[in-house]
Amino acid sequence: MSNSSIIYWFRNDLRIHDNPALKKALSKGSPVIPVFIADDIWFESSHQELNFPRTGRLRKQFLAESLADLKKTLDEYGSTLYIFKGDTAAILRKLFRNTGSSKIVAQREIASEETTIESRISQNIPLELHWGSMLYQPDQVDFPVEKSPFYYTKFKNKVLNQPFIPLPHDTPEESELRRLSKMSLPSGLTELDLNEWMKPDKTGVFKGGESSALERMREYIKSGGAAHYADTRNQFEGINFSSFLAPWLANGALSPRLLYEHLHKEKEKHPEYSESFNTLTEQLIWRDNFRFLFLRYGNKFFATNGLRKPPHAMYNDHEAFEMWKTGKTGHPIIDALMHELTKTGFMSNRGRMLVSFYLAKELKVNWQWGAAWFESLLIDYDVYSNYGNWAYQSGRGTDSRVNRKFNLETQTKKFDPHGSFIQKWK
Ligand SMILES: Cc1cc2nc3c(=O)[nH]c(=O)nc-3n(C[C@H](O)[C@H](O)[C@H](O)COP(=O)(O)OP(=O)(O)OC[C@H]3O[C@@H](n4cnc5c(N)ncnc54)[C@H](O)[C@@H]3O)c2cc1C
Repeated sequence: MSNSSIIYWFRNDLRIHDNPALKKALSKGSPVIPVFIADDIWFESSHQELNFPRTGRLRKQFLAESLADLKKTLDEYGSTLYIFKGDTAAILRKLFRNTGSSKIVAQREIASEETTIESRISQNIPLELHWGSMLYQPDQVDFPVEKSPFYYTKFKNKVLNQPFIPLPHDTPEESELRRLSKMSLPSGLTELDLNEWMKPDKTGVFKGGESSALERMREYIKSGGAAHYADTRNQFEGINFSSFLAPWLANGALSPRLLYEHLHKEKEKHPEYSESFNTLTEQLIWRDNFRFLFLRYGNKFFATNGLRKPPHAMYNDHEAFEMWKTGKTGHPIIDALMHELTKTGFMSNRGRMLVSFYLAKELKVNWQWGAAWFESLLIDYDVYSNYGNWAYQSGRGTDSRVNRKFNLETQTKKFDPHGSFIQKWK
């Protein structure tokens, strides 16, 4: 046991429950100082040619709520959450020196921006990283990442055949949480005031934070929503047609393994609804699938051609992009969906499939611009799921039918038969 402290760097793991990296940090017997840093790059302009920020207002607010909730929990344990904005590596270096800490511990990430920051830190500071955002972690499965299947169905079959069930087992004990501690702020560093990001005129429907995540998960299962998921998941409207848990899963306020455990238990109680519980679990496997694909293909997900030879050319057509972005295409369903996104920071999965298909395959506009707009607005923005799905829908990812198309009229009749969704968001 050492007396020097450890810095715990919260990233997309804004929770206490089932948090493998936090559990490891706390198990070492040292005082642990919890820190979060909103990196400057998150607030840059999205793309050289696009004039909107990478992190839009609703995303900022959801993040602020998530951090406020975590801070409240940590305060209850006699500690707090130190929240900064700036250059992550530089801030962590300064904190490390000032606190005389022995190491920094954090959750491992995969995309290049995140791993570049990790490399900068680890150049001169011991940085210990642990997997924590997936159901099936790369160090647990019995196949190497480079052999991870390209197509989803093969990946799903492979992970479902693993000789373990991905249950949560990394929640820190009460006594361990008492090791969370405080520090005196070094000069030259200013904490971020979360109130700056909290807007009273919020139109988004979700509140960030672990407490709301757990509440929503229990409520969704209790109300029978999860039991009927297979029948309702393609709808556009309502509060229980899908779980709406993505925003909390994305910033780690909810562990996918905890959700899995709850669904698993419910399935044992109600085997008659197995299809729904299995289908919902499979969505979490999609989520893992994109993370494994990022491990295998890395920056190809950010390249113009994505992972494969593209089915057709695309254009940097500002006018068409603006029409799509602002919901002025003249297609009622596309326009309604885009208005919903701007107002709430959320859109159903079916909706996302339609608008991404329309931008990339009908308007033939640069799919990366669409992904950038989603990045700015979606409160559940997750680099792996966003770029993975955009590549898929634009025929540049892992869809086996790269020329797949949707008929917007048929889709509207099927999923908005009474036109109520279009009416609501027109
Ligand atoms: C173009 C496009 C962009 C997308 N961008 C994102 C994104 O940035 N962040 C994000 O979390 N999801 C993204 N998705 C996936 C999906 O649309 C959302 O996860 C889902 O709509 C969120 O609603 P829910 O929580 O009710 O999902 P549910 O249907 O209840 O599913 C449960 C969970 O499974 C995961 N999931 C579901 N579908 C997918 C999928 N296709 N890919 C990966 N994970 C999935 C999510 O974590 C979700 O919360 C995108 C889909 C498309 C087509």
